[in-house]
Amino acid sequence: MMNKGVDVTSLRVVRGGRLVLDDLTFEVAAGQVTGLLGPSGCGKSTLMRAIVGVQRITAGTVRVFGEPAGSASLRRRIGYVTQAPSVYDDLTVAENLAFFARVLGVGADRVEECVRLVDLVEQRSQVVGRLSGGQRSRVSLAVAMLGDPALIVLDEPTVGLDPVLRKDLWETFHRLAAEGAAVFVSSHVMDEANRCDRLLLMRDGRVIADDSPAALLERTGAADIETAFLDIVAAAEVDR
Ligand SMILES: Nc1ncnc2c1ncn2[C@@H]1O[C@H](COP(=O)(O)OP(=O)(O)OP(=O)(O)O)[C@@H](O)[C@H]1O
Repeated sequence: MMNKGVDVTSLRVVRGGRLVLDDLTFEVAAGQVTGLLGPSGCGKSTLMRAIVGVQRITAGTVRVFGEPAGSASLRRRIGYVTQAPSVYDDLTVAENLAFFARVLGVGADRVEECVRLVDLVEQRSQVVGRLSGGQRSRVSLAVAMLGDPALIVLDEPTVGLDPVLRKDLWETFHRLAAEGAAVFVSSHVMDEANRCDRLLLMRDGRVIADDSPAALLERTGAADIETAFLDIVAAAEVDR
């Protein structure tokens, strides 16, 4: 049986009077990297907010490891990285991590582990404000990893990164999944789809496909995920 990390049933979210998530039902498994792909504005960030428990939901349920999303008991078990870097520019890499480690009540040894995890050992004493965009993103990722989370939610973590760094980060996500974490990553870059074990394709607040990349390609007969996505969108329009 699939080991469930996240279980979403009939989720609807209205923001500013507009239906942003429309009747979503899916699961995110532990031990896998699940990609959330879809065009800008389709509702990816809103869905991630609902999973980490910071989004008011209109209807349906979101459970994480069997608990309602947002439960206090889940706080330490979830690592969430938003699109905006949430670290202090005037502190060094190590000082940032030490600060958040104190907030979480985790030890100094974990700080060093997380610095190594995101490959910032050489930069550990540099002020974050003087790092590159990609290095700064990795500091946020390291902060999210401090509590050794069982669910890692990453909102477009590879935006603005060069191809080498992107590859490194995806390898990190797979290493974390291999250690048992449920890794949920959003992207609007379709060529990142092949790096996921499973894909949720979203459009206009709906999940239009939920499958492995290989199964999606086989089902549509498309040569790449972008074409498969367009085929699925076209088929959904015909069904309407
Ligand atoms: N605070 C808000 N009030 C009202 N509508 C909002 C609010 N925040 C987002 N929306 C709307 O909800 C929809 C989904 O936004 P969301 O940020 O979830 O999309 P996204 O897929 O993450 O986009 P992107 O890839 O550009 O980050 C958009 O149409 C957006 O305009």
